[in-house]
Amino acid sequence: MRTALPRRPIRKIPVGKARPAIYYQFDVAVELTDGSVVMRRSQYPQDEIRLIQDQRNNPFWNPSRDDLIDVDPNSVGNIEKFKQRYSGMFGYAQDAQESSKSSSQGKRVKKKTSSKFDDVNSKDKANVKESITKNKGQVPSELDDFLDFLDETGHPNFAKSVSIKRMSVEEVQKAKQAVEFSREHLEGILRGRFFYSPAFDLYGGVSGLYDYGPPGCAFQANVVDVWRKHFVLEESMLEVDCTMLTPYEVLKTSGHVDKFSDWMCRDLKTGEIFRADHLVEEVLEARLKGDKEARGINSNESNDEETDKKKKNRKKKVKEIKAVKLDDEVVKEYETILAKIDGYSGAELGELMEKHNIGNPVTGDKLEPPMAFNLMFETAIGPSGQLKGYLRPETAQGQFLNFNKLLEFNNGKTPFASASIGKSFRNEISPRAGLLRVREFLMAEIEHFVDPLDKSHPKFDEVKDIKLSFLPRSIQESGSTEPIVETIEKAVATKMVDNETLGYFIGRIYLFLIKIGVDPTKLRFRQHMANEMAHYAADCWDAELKTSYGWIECVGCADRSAFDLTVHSEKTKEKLVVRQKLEKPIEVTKFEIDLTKKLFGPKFRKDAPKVESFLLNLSQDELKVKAKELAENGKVTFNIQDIEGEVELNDKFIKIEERTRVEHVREFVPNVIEPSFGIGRIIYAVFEHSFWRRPEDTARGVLSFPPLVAPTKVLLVPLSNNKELQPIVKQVSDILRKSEIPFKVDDSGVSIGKRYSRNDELGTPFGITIDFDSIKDSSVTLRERDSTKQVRGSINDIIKAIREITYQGVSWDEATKDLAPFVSQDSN
Ligand SMILES: Nc1ncnc2c1ncn2[C@@H]1O[C@H](COP(=O)(O)OP(=O)(O)OP(=O)(O)O)[C@@H](O)[C@H]1O
Repeated sequence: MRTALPRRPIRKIPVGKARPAIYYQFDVAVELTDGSVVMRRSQYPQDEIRLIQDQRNNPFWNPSRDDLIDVDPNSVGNIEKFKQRYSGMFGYAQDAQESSKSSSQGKRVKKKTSSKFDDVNSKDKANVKESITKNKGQVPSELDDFLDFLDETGHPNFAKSVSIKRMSVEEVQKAKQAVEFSREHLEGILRGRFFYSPAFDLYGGVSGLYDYGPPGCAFQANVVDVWRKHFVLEESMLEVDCTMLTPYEVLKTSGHVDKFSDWMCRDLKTGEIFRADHLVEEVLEARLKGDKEARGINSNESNDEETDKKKKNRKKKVKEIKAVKLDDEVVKEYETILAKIDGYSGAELGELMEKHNIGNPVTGDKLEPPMAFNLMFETAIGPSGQLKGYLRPETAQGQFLNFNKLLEFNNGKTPFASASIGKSFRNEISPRAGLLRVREFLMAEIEHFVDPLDKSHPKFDEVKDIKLSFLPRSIQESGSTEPIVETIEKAVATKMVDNETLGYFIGRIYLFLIKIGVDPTKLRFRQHMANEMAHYAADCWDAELKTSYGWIECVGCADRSAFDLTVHSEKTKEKLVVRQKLEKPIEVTKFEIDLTKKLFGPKFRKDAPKVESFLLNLSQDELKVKAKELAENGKVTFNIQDIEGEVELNDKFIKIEERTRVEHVREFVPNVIEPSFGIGRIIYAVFEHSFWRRPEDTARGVLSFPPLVAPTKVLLVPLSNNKELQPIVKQVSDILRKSEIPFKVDDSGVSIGKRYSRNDELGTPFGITIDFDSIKDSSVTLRERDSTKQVRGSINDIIKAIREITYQGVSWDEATKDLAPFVSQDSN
């Protein structure tokens, strides 16, 4: 049998000289063919070896046993498995055929296996890997599979065992930056490990719809849990869960039926549809990139994007980047347009397309001018089909409609906030960029109801010193995207951010995002441009996260003023107001209108309620004008929607007077500050911000999720399948279960290193290794994912450390300071 130990060069020991000392360094668990495990000490850096032949099944060791005579060295199938997988590598095909022939005949394979395989096996695999990396830029996946194969079959995997070293916090930070980010690699892991996958893919899939698998679900549940604690519990918010099916009337009133649209343009020849702002953005970006190429400037694109061009082009509308130099003024103009791209109306986008000759990027044909496409999914509620409805595009409306009940629940006091977590639906024109623009997504929204005359926040001091990157409207309007770094206190004091409550929520959003793993250097707050913001909004800031797709809005934080409550109140004739008892009664002078209602019925018949409602909702300014008109002419006229012709009323029908009254109660429609979170977008950004590859093993990825949100917190790995270890596995599992720490046992039998690296890709922050010493003294080893540091301690101490780090935010160093560093085994 071949052993996998590296051959040491043969050295002649001069006569009379002592043999060199042998330094045993490693404890090795050697699993024999009958499943028993013996511990050996070795110079070889591998913590376990699985033998496929030993004295138990090898005729050379047992010449008297007839039954072993015909033992095939391939008896456990590994050589065959190897040949099937790697027959093309290292010119191995011929041997593979021969071996499969002979093994199928049940004969011992006498022929030595391929010499090329031997060559590789006898070299240090790390060198092989390194030289391939150097020469080709990337480790071919077969080689990596090959190394894994050696690992699986008990052969030492040099590359991993030799080169992965334990790191300090600083070294981890450095290592995370060392290898270029690869979106393709990350997305391969996310789909391969079933974080998420396109929905209905058996039927070819539907773009913009995704299913989350087990780790994705657990991650999302953890993010939502943190969100609830960070916002709902911290601020005593009132959570509601409202229905997703929404009647037409509600969304007509809120403005969504008329205005919730994006601009699309159609190519009449090919039938293709483009989202106008995305098209302008892509075309101008491509032209700027082409300009940089023509000027010989590195376009600052990641290598990954360069190498991934083919794949990217498939998604992008602009298939080809032409190296064409642009005039300097044109470059400036394009940059200004891009900085303002979110603020253009449909007509303006149409003008830009005309002016800059932007058409179908493939054919060059002109497109139809942009037209509004409503993003809501329409449906009919009930069998008659007469009650038109929509799937809600946001959760906010349900919260507004329950305002009176929530206010009562809060004993009539403001400020207070409601919150809601649930699915929203938008029929996006061009869903793209994975989870970033989808058609069904989880939203978490807060509606904070505040007095319009007092938008201070009692907890503002808690966030005022946080420094953030702000990209205010003025900077964008000047065509720049360079943010300013400022404390929240200063941003509010200078009125860059409209008020304290808005500033407070911006700070809380920041703290939440950092807590769940967003990289603070890839986070900025961008203010909406004037025409990007709804007409009623006082101010609006988006938390944008930088991803390989660019800066993406992940949280919107808007001051929606009193708009929503006002329009729903007007429509339903139900007051949605706060009544505040005044400490001192005040005198209020205002115009009041009196209607002689009994005259309205006979005169206006079915239109009478419409006229009455119109008159009762006149503003103070309108009443002032009409009071004057009535006093001068003895009559007034109005134009009322849906009523033909002018409505004329004399002073028998209507009285308008300015009166002064003493009021004991102040009545006001509260303003609303609304932080609105797209959970899927945030999750995807955290995936990107957490992903890195170890410099010594770039074929595998690590997802460095904060333990708090990691899908599974602990991987439990018994050193081998030996039965003696099972009771300890059960004991540790029971304690973890009782402590409500999500864990997974991996007793799959592959090497510990492989089990750990599989779980690095799932973002599992801790590993507990159970070995033969655990049987003796109930101690186990704890491994930290990023640094691969290990400590040893009693089961209870180790679990206590895990609990403290995961749920109480204690650092690794602090939580493990009383545990013994563990150095004698390699975790890989
Ligand atoms: N199609 C979508 N897919 C995933 N998340 C979305 C989508 N649309 C909106 N969101 C999320 O919901 C949050 C609040 O929605 P909002 O209406 O403010 O977005 P929006 O301004 O329409 O977004 P965009 O301009 O990117 O379409 C966004 O910050 C984002 O995180």
